[in-house]
Amino acid sequence: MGSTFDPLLTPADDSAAVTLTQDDLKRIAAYKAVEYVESGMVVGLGTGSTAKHAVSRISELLREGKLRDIIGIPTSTTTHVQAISLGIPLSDLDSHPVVDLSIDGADEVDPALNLVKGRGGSLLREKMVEGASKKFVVIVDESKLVKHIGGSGLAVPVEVVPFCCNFTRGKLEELFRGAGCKAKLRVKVGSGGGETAAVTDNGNYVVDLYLERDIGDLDAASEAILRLPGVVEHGMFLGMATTLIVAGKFGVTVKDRFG
Ligand SMILES: O=C[C@H](O)[C@H](O)[C@H](O)COP(=O)(O)O
Repeated sequence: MGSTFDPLLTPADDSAAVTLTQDDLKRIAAYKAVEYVESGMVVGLGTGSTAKHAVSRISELLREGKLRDIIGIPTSTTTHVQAISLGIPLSDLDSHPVVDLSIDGADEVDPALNLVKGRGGSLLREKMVEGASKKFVVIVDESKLVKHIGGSGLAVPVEVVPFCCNFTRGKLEELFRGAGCKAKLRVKVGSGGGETAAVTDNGNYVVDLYLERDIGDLDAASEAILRLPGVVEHGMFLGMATTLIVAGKFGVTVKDRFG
């Protein structure tokens, strides 16, 4: 693991170094990740407040002529809209089934580079695009590092079909009863204050698993979730990340899974 601050990536005013915001850290990690992008690559474009900095940076380098012939594969409609507005040429997995490199944020990262993703509801498309990638660079600020999955008090999201979603929610809660699981259907609050189920880009719902204790064997947990009829995908990204870039108050750390 190396740890450095790149002066090009930090705010112009040096005195601001001690007052970096969380968004500054996200941007620093994202810019570092874009250094891995080369002209001619098919690039998976992640979703969220960290990944959006990477998308902006790629468009900046394209405009400046420092990158050429990039094809972006967006992982959500939000990222699709951002990339289109910035003029990044886009395609999809049907036309480009092999992605050279994907860059995306995460909600949690454990020491083995296993991730939780999907707090923004984009887990399914992200898993498809990042699973098709030769390299998957994860970018986070240091607040995302956890000792074990579920360890930050945030949920592990599961995308489910709307049909009898409460039945599926109950089955998921039962599955992890030993870990003190509470499974909740994700809702959004409308302008009038009423709650409706949050709908993903794929027309599905999300059940969030709040865990009191470690769920143990992650591969076994993954298989058990995916065996439940009604489940589409879950937000544990196990063994997928090839590189982790963490920006913190004391610098940028790069960790390669195989390095
Ligand atoms: O569904 C959302 C995605 O998995 C995001 O990549 C993840 O939630 C991290 O988002 P952020 O960078 O905004 O914390």
